[in-house]
Amino acid sequence: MAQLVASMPGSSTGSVVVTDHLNYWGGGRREVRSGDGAQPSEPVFEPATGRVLCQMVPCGAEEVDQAVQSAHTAYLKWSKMAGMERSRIMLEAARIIRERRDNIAKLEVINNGKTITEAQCDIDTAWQCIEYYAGLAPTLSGQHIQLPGGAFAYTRREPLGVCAGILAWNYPFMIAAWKCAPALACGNAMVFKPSPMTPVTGVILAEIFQEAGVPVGLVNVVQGGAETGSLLCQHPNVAKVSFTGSVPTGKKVMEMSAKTVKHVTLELGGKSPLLIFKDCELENAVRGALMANFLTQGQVCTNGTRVFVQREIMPQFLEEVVKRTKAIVVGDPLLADTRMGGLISRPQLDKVLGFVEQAKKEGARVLCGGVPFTPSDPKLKNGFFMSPCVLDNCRDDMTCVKEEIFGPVMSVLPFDTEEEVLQRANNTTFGLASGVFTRDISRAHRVAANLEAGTCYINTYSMSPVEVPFGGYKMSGFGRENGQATLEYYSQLKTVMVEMGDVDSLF
Ligand SMILES: NC(=O)c1ccc[n+]([C@@H]2O[C@H](COP(=O)([O-])OP(=O)(O)OC[C@H]3O[C@@H](n4cnc5c(N)ncnc54)[C@H](O)[C@@H]3O)[C@@H](O)[C@H]2O)c1
Ligand SMILES: C[N+](C)(C)CCCC=O
Repeated sequence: MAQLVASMPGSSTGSVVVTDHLNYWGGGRREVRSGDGAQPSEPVFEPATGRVLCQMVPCGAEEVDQAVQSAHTAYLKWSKMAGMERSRIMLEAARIIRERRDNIAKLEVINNGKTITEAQCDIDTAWQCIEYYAGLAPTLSGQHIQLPGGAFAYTRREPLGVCAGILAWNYPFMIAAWKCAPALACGNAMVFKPSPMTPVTGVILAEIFQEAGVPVGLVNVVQGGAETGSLLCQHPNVAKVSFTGSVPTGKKVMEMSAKTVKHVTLELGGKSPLLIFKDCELENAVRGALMANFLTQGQVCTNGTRVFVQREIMPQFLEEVVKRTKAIVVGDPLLADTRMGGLISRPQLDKVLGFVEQAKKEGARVLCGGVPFTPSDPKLKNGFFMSPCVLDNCRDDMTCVKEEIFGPVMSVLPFDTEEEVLQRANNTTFGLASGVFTRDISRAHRVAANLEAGTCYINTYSMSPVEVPFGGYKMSGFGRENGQATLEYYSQLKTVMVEMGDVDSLF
């Protein structure tokens, strides 16, 4: 894989084949046994061309166990190191990622379908996250509590042990870094499982940590789908599962993890509201709405796909948003000018197009897009492309407004008053993100306080700096990624009680 990353510069869409093993534990890539009783390998597609990029070979119980054992052995060394020592190694990992950023980004594009511009931002976010937690590693500390008679107690912030990460396919490298960085900073080891659709770049992260100097086997990658994920959730030596994915799978992860009382973080789906008031700066609101809907082909958990627009400005808003949506360049994601690549898979594309059809049946009007798109370049003719879609005439009870579509489909809804729109915006079981555009500073903060979501964007949308906690309310999950808050989710407090005098015994 290191060789593949090094040989990336000249590669173009349709030209890369990945033949390296993608499972990784004990400090090296591993060949997974196939045949009797083993799960079959699965083809992995390049979304821009629809061709097979590689085979994903899933891990079974034996391999998951080896990865967990490897992580545990390394954990015994890593957890004893001083925060400063861990920090130094993590900073080196961040440096290596920065150095190889463009080639890792290219591989991400080829496997995921997002544009190179976005993938480069993702890889930057990954090294920034590792750098940020490297900075926090030496700051982990406890408390000293004075007690009567000279007795005292102190607390130690200790790691959990082996943590498992189960990942979605929309930000493969970045989300792996979001889980590894705080876990490692706190002294834990990691075994993570990428999505079976995006197995390619996660292993590079594990290799880089190894190269940077972590104890052999500290970061491990097991490939696979539901079965491999279940094995991680049920493994007795896994202390925590950090899961990113859909609500239904998140519930299963929580249930399985409960059997051995594991710590759980759930980063789940959303159907986030974006509230655009008539006193907004319209140009920025339109930009915000586009950012809230069309990054990564609309396959973003935080997307503000319910766009509530105050009735008085609806005509101007729609005119501008449709004009700009039509201008989005869909095509070869490795080209710098492309702004939208292919969706992750043919079934995902069909599902998203199905949502558009359903919306039409329920009375929505398609203002633009919502149909399969074939770029002029012949090598892209089998890619999973569609034109970005804006739906008007939407009502709160429509499927497109209630369900997470996870594709480039914006539903626009009119509203009249602040009170009304807040009630409608909160009328969902999700609570991942939200946004408000207004020039009224009091309204902005009042609305932010009243929206039931883990994040509220004021006069912006979509960015997620690593210093800032990220996570959901309601059925969008619990626990946090990024920010100082996440240290709490990858560590536990030990209380040490010290008596300086005689033991006061009742017996
Ligand atoms: N909140 C966030 O940070 C965030 C980020 C990205 C994506 N998401 C959400 O993820 C979803 C899209 O991703 P997806 O399609 O990969 O989700 P998914 O739930 O289908 O799969 C997520 C991961 O879980 C694994 N998995 C599936 N069944 C499992 C089981 N029974 N036990 C253990 N693991 C299992 C999958 O192999 C994959 O690695 C969307 O709902 C999106 O909103 C959330
Ligand atoms: C960086 N974003 C755009 C907030 C995406 C976070 C990961 C969710 O899918």
